[in-house]
Amino acid sequence: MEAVDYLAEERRKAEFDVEEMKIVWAGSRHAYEISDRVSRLVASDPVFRKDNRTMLSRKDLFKDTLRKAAHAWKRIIELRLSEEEAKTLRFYVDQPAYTDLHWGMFIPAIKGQGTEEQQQKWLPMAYKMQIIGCYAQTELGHGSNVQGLETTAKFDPQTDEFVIHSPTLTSSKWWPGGLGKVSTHAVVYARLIIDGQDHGVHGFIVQLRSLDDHSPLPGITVGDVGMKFGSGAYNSMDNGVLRFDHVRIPRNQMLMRVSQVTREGKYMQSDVPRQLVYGTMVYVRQTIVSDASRALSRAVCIATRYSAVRRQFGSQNGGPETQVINYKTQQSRLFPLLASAYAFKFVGEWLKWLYADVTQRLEANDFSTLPEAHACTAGLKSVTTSATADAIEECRKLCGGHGYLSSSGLPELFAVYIPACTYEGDNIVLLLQVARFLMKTVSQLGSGKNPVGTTAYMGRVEHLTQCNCEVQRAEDWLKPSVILEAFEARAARMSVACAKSLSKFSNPEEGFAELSADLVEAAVAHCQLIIVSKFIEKLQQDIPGKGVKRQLETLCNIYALYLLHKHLGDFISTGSISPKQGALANEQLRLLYSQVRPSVIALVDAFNYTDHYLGSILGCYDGNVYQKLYDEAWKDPLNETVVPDGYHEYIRPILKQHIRNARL
Ligand SMILES: CCCCCCCCCCCCCCCCC/C=C/C(=O)SCCNC(=O)CCNC(=O)[C@H](O)C(C)(C)COP(=O)(O)OP(=O)(O)OC[C@H]1O[C@@H](n2cnc3c(N)ncnc32)[C@H](O)[C@@H]1OP(=O)(O)O
Ligand SMILES: Cc1cc2nc3c(=O)[nH]c(=O)nc-3n(C[C@H](O)[C@H](O)[C@H](O)COP(=O)(O)OP(=O)(O)OC[C@H]3O[C@@H](n4cnc5c(N)ncnc54)[C@H](O)[C@@H]3O)c2cc1C
Repeated sequence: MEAVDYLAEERRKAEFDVEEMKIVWAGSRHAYEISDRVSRLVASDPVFRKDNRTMLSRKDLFKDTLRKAAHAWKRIIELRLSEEEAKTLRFYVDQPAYTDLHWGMFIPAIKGQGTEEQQQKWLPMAYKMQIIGCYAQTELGHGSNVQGLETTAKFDPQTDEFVIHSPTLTSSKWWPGGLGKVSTHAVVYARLIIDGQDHGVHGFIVQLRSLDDHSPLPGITVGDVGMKFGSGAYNSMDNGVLRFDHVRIPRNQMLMRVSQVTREGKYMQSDVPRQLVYGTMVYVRQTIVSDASRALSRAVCIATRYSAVRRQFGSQNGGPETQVINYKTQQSRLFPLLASAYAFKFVGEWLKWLYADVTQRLEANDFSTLPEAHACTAGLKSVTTSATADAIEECRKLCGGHGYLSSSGLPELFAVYIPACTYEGDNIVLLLQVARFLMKTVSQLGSGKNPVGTTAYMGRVEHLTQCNCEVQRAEDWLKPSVILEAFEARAARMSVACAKSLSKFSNPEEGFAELSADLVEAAVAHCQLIIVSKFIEKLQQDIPGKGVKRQLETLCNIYALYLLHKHLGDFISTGSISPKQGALANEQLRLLYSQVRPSVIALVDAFNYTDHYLGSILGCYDGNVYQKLYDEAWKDPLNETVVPDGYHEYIRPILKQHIRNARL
């Protein structure tokens, strides 16, 4: 059999309706149709070509990005694309650009923190891209600690203006995407100072560059922070540095939904909580969870297809060797990642719902669910991005030597993805926020205030800290109620143990710092419980299509039992399960790998990714890996000449010297 036939053969083995699974993956038939149409549109447009991206110099890459962003905008207008279609187009163009920050942070910041009047003034210009904005919060000296930002905004009552200033080197804005070379405006986070009194960090709309010739306005020093990790990758983005030298802006450019400064210089706070100043980050963290499932599914699609094509060892009587996907070690590394991609997809959908719900409530001045929305977005952003970054690297290793080639698509995917563990909040810092939320929840148990939402299980803490797992045989681990209880018991016991340890400290903040490593683990356990429970909830829905629900049940079980196996120490040390039950879970996991094996190629086909989007020879749909790798090698600039440039200067003299020495 030729390499090109391997995947066709695999596709014949699928035990479910792939077309129906594509709809489940996309979220709805409508979303599927948009995704399918827009992905083809992008793939067939030569401007969106990206196969040469890692070879471009920084300047050429940046210009290519500007060209793509301008072309994308032109197509959005020409084709009158809806917001959903435009976002899908951005996703398939697959090149980070200043537009991400304009649409993804600048506009949401004005929508979330601006008054009606401010929104009416700024949003129409921003929607038409007559101005381009970024989100300038982080500074050279402070990122995680937002309250530690140093940029100042002093109110000048004489002129009714704020004076924006960078008082120190460390107060230079540093990192904002789109700032370096493109943005005309920014939402700048600065300390509000009125009459010498510091009112903390607030957002201000500041114009940075002239709308006529793009030069920086007086008092503004702005540029790019320089090359980042990897070739291609996030270097398409102009992450910037910015300093202010007493730049004046009108008073009405402070975002005033949360608090206001009057003409007389009086500081006033609305009823809305001050944490709404952080609202844009909550919004973006939510989108990052869905992005994790995209990046992960892309890496998994590449590694799965290649693992079915690649053969090593095991030839019998001159027959074909074994497909590496049939090695149990390959399966135990790869199939949990496939299951995780589906798990992150569904928890991302749920988080989108949660975010829409909290937004609606906020509009009606109901702030009750904000702490949970913050904890869920922070925690799930952290857990899904960390897992995805690790998984992309694992997929590279699953592809052996060829995974290290740029043409596998995996090195660039890794390089572009890993900052997600840092931006929008360092993952550990965010897990500590979840831990604070959990400790607060535990401390309120018994006060008559029942925990709700994702912490509702804490309401059964007495049962969960005492219950015994009922598993006696491996197949008992297939019961959703058994899985859920084990995850709830682990999470509840870890949180309660932390709370008990914390209570021994006279100074709670000192205790929190001392126990922070344990607290992070408790937060991870809580977030993993959310992901598992949302997968189980998804399966309670009516899911049409032959065999579709069954495959998803298998994936859900794989995801849960893989986590259980990986964190066996937590489950056993908390007494949530016994060592014997842990061994039975592993036995069941092995059976599940065999069960899903015939369908794995179809399960990655269900992502419906074009070869253009995958950007990987190893992951191409037809599986013609070897011919394509061979052809691609010859396209490398090094192969433009047979004898390399530099031969006469640097190789020949060494060879000659060798010959001379040999003669001596
Ligand atoms: C061509 C067309 C294209 C069209 C389409 C294009 C679409 C594109 C979409 C793309 C999407 C975007 C791409 C994303 C690219 C990424 C770019 C990256 C951007 C950034 O990184 S921006 C900077 C992010 N920075 C951070 O995340 C900083 C992290 N730090 C913090 O968040 C906080 O400082 C903190 C939470 C760690 C601590 O804050 P603080 O000290 O003030 O808080 P306390 O610990 O004291 O807590 C006080 C109470 O406040 C609560 N809290 C904290 N944060 C929040 C929050 N966000 N919401 C609600 N509540 C919050 C705490 O829980 C405390 O509560 P308590 O009850 O008092 O305990
Ligand atoms: C590619 C990229 C794009 C970005 N885009 C933007 C943007 O558009 N706009 C913007 O404003 N910012 C942006 N940022 C900045 C980003 O949000 C910050 O880098 C991020 O929030 C982390 O903050 P930091 O760099 O200060 O890390 P630090 O907080 O300095 O982290 C360093 C280490 O200290 C640890 N640490 C810090 N605090 C604690 C603590 N309390 N307890 C325990 N450990 C701790 C962290 O876990 C980490 O290991 C971007 C960053 C990157 C990499």
